[in-house]
Amino acid sequence: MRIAVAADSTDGVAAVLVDELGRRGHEVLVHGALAAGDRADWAWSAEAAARDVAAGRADQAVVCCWTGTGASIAANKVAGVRAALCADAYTATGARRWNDANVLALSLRTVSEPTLAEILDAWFAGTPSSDPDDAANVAHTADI
Ligand SMILES: O=C(CO)[C@H](O)[C@H](O)COP(=O)(O)O
Repeated sequence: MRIAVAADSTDGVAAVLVDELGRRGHEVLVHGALAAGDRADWAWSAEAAARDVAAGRADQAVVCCWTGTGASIAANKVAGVRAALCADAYTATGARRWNDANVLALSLRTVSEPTLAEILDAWFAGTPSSDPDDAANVAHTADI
């Protein structure tokens, strides 16, 4: 898959995230501090990755900041994006299954390397539910 990755700093698991995605065979498009150096603004960097998904330049994105919260808020403002802030594998599985999430938001600072690997395993193993109720909920989020 082609994955857009944005981070506002190179703290924590930023470098490991990019390496891990490449190791898993994904093509990685980097934004923010991953492209421009040590620091970037979280709203702009997450927006850039989210817009890659919305425009079809990327299949999915991973957006990061220290907490993951700002990056998830920014990404979710882009039409067609469903960003999920995940701190564990269960949430990542649910985000793909029940929310058809197409952007993974992560904290650079609170997610450990082992937990990051678990989250990525769950995220990429996940597929959207075929339950019509789930599809209706997801569709409604575009109309809110
Ligand atoms: O977690 C974040 C936003 O949710 C940011 O990473 C944190 O606020 C630091 O950003 P800055 O260095 O621009 O103040």
